[in-house]
Amino acid sequence: MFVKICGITSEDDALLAVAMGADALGFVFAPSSRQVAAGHVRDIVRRLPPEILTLGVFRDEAPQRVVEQVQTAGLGGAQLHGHETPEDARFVRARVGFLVQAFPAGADALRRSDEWGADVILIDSPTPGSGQVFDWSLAEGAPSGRRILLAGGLTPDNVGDAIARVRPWGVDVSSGVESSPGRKDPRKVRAFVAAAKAAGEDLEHDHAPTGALYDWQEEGG
Ligand SMILES: O=C(O)c1ccccc1N[C@@H]1O[C@H](COP(=O)(O)O)[C@@H](O)[C@H]1O
Repeated sequence: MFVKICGITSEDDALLAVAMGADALGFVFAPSSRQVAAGHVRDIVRRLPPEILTLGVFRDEAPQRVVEQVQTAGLGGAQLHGHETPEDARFVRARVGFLVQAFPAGADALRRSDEWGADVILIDSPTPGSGQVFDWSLAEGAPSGRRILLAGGLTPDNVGDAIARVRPWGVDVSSGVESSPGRKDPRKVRAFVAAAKAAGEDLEHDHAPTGALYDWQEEGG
């Protein structure tokens, strides 16, 4: 189970999340209480192991500006979290090398998400970064055979149920592992990563493969 910890604002929190087993870190460039500047992110990213995927999170930003910010910060890719068109997404993907495209759960566009050409499809609540949980049955609209990242109000207490229900490729969290906006709580980060990884192992031992995770694995992902 791939685990992304989002809304990182400090080197301490970045290193903490990595030490706890996170696979990816997100840095929010969109207006937010967690917003960070490219220069600050660059200083953090330099200290991280190269295998950690680092993503800049944007919302309705001009595609060329997304590319500039990702490159300035030395990030591994972009996460687009607004109303980007497939053309915007493909422009960014071609220039930054890795793209996560977010869709609100239940949105019609989710069924057409292949058009955005993203490496990973993120399913989130309609208000990103709010800690709001959505009805997980709405995630069923996602295309099969794709890497699905699930977000939206996940916490150490509910991430296991969410994984069992949605069967995603990975999970993404911000609010649910914070002590205050923009500050991570070490105990929550540890508990979240452990619960997500344990639930992922349970999925692997489950002999009734039906979800997107299994579709992707069967295709050799
Ligand atoms: O975290 C933010 O402030 C944010 C702002 C704008 C776009 C996306 C943002 N975060 C993304 O929201 C989800 C998780 O939210 P939460 O766990 O419910 O707080 C995740 O995809 C973040 O990358």
